[in-house]
Amino acid sequence: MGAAAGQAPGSRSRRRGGVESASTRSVGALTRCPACATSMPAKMVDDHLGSQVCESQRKWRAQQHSRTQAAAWTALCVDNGRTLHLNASIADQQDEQARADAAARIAMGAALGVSVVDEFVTEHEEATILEYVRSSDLRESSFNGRHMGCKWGVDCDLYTRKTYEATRELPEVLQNIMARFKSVAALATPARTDWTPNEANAIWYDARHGGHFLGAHVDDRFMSKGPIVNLSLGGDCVMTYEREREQDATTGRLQLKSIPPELPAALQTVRVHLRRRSLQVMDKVVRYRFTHEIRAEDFLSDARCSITFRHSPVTEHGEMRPRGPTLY
Ligand SMILES: O=C(O)CCC(=O)C(=O)O
Ligand SMILES: [Fe+2]
Repeated sequence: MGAAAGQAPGSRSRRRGGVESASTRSVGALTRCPACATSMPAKMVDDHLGSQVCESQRKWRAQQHSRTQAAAWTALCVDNGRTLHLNASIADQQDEQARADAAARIAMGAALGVSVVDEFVTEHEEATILEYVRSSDLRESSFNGRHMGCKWGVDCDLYTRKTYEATRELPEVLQNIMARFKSVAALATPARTDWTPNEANAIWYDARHGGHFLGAHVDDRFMSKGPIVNLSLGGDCVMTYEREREQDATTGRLQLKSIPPELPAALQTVRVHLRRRSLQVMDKVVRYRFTHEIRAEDFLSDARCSITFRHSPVTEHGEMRPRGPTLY
């Protein structure tokens, strides 16, 4: 017979008619296994740790946790769990319920790898960077959409798959901002200690009159390591993430790329409001399983400028970065 609903496999009820049995009372102090959290007499823990029972209990609890989390996060989405809107900052919310909702969205964003820090730069810094970009050699670009652009730092050649030392150093005005990145929680995790941005590109969108936009794309998974960081200046917009599809190895059918089990399985679209002066970190699931784009109708002002920071290790002599998708 299987375990009762909500009861871990292999666990037996220790209660008979609501009264603790004599055998339970005599086994000594109970403790929780540090690996699987099952309650047991302290003297049994050493034998139990690492056993198959411990392993299956741990898996079972992780599965239960993922299911509960996915259900809670599905409730935050619209369109039957397919679309998530991320834009709420906790401080803006009027009541307790709205604050709890905003906190849950931020937690879901973090699990997806999206986090946004509003007012990351001051109005004065925004004006200084905009002035610097305006006076730089902005050129028309049709790479990933239609807009104007320029770049600094190491030189990634996406065609030869090589990254060369910088010929045009990152300007001081951007280095001052980069010095503050370690204050951002998503960039200060142990997994990110070796993330050191050495490349930045500016994109200038003349959205209303120039018909500019950012086409759906994924930043190269081999040329740049770890997160992609975007600073928004001069105007607000909404960025759209769309889950990528891949061919199933056996059926040949196109299916949604896998995402961790605690995220809603149906999730396809994530829309993120990027306010001017905010800093967005794009990492983990959205970085490797979703494309990102800014549709022409999603610019909320005439113009917007973004600065995107990446860490792109310089390739050794003769080395080439591979092409194609990779796992994270
Ligand atoms: O404009 C933005 O915020 C994003 C730019 C971007 O995705 C890129 O440069 O790869
Ligand atoms: Fe990008």
